[in-house]
Amino acid sequence: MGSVVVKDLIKKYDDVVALKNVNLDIKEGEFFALLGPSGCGKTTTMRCIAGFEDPSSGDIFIGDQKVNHVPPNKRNCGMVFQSYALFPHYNVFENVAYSLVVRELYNGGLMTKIKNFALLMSRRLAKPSEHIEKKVRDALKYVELEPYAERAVSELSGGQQQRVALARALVMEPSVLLMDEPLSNLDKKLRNTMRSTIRRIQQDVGITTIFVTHDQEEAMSMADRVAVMKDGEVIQIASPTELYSQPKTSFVADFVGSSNIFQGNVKKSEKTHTIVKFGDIVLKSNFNTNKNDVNVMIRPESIELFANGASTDGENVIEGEVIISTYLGSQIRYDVKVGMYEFMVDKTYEPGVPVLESGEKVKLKINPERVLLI
Ligand SMILES: Nc1ncnc2c1ncn2[C@@H]1O[C@H](COP(=O)(O)OP(=O)(O)OP(=O)(O)O)[C@@H](O)[C@H]1O
Repeated sequence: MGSVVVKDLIKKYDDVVALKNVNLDIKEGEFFALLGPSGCGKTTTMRCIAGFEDPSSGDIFIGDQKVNHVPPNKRNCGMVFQSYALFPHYNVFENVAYSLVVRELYNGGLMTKIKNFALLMSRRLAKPSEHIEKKVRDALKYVELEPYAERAVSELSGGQQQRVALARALVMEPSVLLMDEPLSNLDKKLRNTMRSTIRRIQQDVGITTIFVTHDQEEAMSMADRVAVMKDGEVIQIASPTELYSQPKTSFVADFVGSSNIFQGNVKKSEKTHTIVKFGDIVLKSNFNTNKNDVNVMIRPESIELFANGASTDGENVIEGEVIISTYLGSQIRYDVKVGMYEFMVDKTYEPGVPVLESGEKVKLKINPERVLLI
């Protein structure tokens, strides 16, 4: 059983409260991301689950077992770190086989002969049992490194080294895989490839995976569910789509994708809609609220943009002026000034359609469905 439950977890380091009251309920087979800015407590949460840190209070369950007092090597967690932590003097096969050989020696009662450990290890690694040989070859096949089995790890690229680290964790058949910023040492292109590799392997193996990252794109593209953390607390747990479309706080809205967020006042509140005002701008939202002061959130791609002169009917049409346009490949980001406010607006780039220039007058139209109140 590979479910993980974290209950009322508090972790203090003297005066520093790293985790205030973290609760997680991670299902078996789920790919779960811990996302948040530097220092929010992601690694501490992970280290408590792995058993490298003792909680100040609270409980941790892996499967049905409460593991608070279970040592790390008995928790059946595989770990992959940002630094690959491979053995430089062993080749790819030997790195992946290492822990299996240690376990075999330990179970055979041979680990007591510590004096001969290095010799024993190198012999067993050079001529592993059939059972270990098969497991390692299978793990290398998973990460598509079978042809590299005999290669020195120093002769591998960063992405390949990270795949060795992944194979080394998987070969032990852990019930939970813990990954702490595993892709942050890789360049952007390789990171994207590795994201799909990890996701594919995770789905094939069906292993419960907890993935720590500060990169929202990474979390959103890989995880089934994401916990957004801030200052030692979990702010929201949701699927990537829910997190994006229904952020609970402006922190989440801002951290997960870009958003226009304005402090507004509620002018009228009905069951079906709300009228909000900020500065001279009045907008209709199809959400209701019982508050007087709200944060009005609108995603840049939810705003339609029309050149001045275009006829635009309907609700929520406001006039502004382009401050700057930025070409982003498939999209153009327009910063548009409306009174004292600036709106970010994303428009799909269409070849042949001229990009609007700074100073051009435009109209913005915002569907009330897309005006969130948080
Ligand atoms: N051993 C320690 N002693 C004292 N404070 C610590 C220790 N480990 C972590 N902290 C503090 O706990 C808080 C959470 O740290 P943690 O490493 O979990 O954050 P993080 O979200 O993983 O950050 P990053 O993305 O930078 O790795 C931080 O304020 C950090 O300074």
